[in-house]
This record gives sequence, C-alpha cells and structure tokens, in this order.
Amino acid sequence: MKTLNNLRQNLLEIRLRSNRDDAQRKCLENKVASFFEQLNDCCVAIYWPINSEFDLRPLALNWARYHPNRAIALPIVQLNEPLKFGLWTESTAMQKGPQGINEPIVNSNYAQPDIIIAPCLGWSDQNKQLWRIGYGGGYYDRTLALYKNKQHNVQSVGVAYNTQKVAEGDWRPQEHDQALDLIISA
Ligand SMILES: Nc1nc2c(c(=O)[nH]1)N(C=O)[C@@H](CNc1ccc(C(=O)N[C@@H](CCC(=O)O)C(=O)O)cc1)CN2
Ligand SMILES: Nc1ncnc2c1ncn2[C@@H]1O[C@H](COP(=O)(O)OP(=O)(O)OP(=O)(O)O)[C@@H](O)[C@H]1O
Repeated sequence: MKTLNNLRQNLLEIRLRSNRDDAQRKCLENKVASFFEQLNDCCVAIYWPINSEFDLRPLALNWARYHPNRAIALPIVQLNEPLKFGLWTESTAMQKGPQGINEPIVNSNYAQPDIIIAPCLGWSDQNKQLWRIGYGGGYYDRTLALYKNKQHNVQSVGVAYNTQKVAEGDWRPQEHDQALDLIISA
C-alpha cells in the first residue's frame, strides 16, 4: 500500500492532467450539467475551485439564474471545525479563508444547504458505498457527521474524473470517513 501522502500527490497530478484535457473536462461538464438539470429548487453548496478542481460555478449560476428559490452556497472554513456555508451570487462580497480559498462574507448569516457537492482528490467504490479522498483536513467528513447527528437531511455528492478512482488495494475507508450519496464522474 502506498502511503496516504504519496497517494494524494499522485491523485493531484492525475486530476491536473484530466482537468487540462478538454475532452475529459467536457465529459464531466456534461454529467454535472445533467445533474443540475434534474435538480429541484433548493440550496446547493458548491466550492470555490483550487488546485485543478473541476469548476462548477458557471453550471451552478446557470441553474440558479431566474429562479428565486434556488440558492448557491460556498464553504466557510473555521480551522478544524465542521464547515459552515454562506450564500453566494456573482455580487457577493468575498474574502480569503484560512487556506486562501475565497469565501462569502456573511456576518454569521449561515446557509443550510440541502445538497453538498464536494471536490475529490480521489474516490473509491467499496462495500457497496462511495467514498471520497480529500486533502486530509477532514472538513467534509466532520460536516456530514454533524448533519447526520442533528438529523439534518443533506445529500452528499462528489465530483471527480474516472481517472481519480482508487482501487481497494490502494486505499481503505477509515472509521471517520463518511460515505457519499452520489459521485458525478466521467
Ligand atoms: N475548493 C475547495 N474548497 C474547500 C475544500 C476543498 O477541498 N476544495 N475543503 C475541503 O476540505 C475545505 C477547505 N480545506 C482545505 C484543506 C486543505 C487544503 C490544502 O490544499 N492544503 C495544503 C495546501 C495546498 C496548496 O496550497 O497547494 C496544505 O495545507 O498543505 C485546502 C483546503 C473547504 N473548502
Ligand atoms: N467527525 C469528525 N470529528 C472530528 N474529527 C474528524 C471527523 N472526521 C474526520 N476528522 C479528522 O480529520 C482528519 C482527516 O480526515 P481525512 O483524511 O478523511 O480527510 P479528507 O476527507 O481527505 O479531507 P477534506 O474533507 O478536508 O478534503 C482525520 O484524521 C480526523 O482526525
């Protein structure tokens, strides 16, 4: 088994290559577009892309446009805490969070998303469940665990390239890992 750090480094390079490939990116874009097309009015948390993560912003904005009951939220990071979320439109004032990622300035008016879409470094299909590998901060795991605890219903969705799929021999979910409901992949 590779060390988790090595695996993460490899996955970062793999994602970078896939996200630079117009054909692969277009394929994933079509999948994400279909996901948004079937989505009812709700609040969906996306992410502000970094490190060659697939950019959902144009598709999400397009989904929300002219629909007052559709809302987009972005994560707000407090170190080692579950994520909070803030509503986002193209005119929302932004600031950089602890990892330098843009987040909305919300003055504690947090949003509660119905759907959380998370970027994946890798993903795996094991024990009939879908698992996500992230940067190792545990932010999405903590967030999904908290929602489950409070019985806040949320649908968890990963976005990833097929190339980012990891075999059972290379990675196993740990106790704290939260399975995702869906992975949009291409
Ligand atoms: N776009 C995006 N937003 C997100 C996440 C994410 O994975 N992607 N998060 C998911 O949890 C949360 C932030 N957590 C993060 C944790 C670590 C690193 C990270 O890359 N850390 C490296 C520095 C990498 C670099 O700057 O190149 C490090 O600390 O060494 C980024 C985000 C919430 N927002
Ligand atoms: N529910 C939780 N409560 C407290 N700590 C947690 C919880 N879930 C995960 N963690 C912490 O987060 C650490 C990193 O988890 P993991 O490697 O699965 O992160 P990740 O899913 O890759 O990261 P991220 O979601 O930030 O991209 C774990 O070692 C654990 O200490």
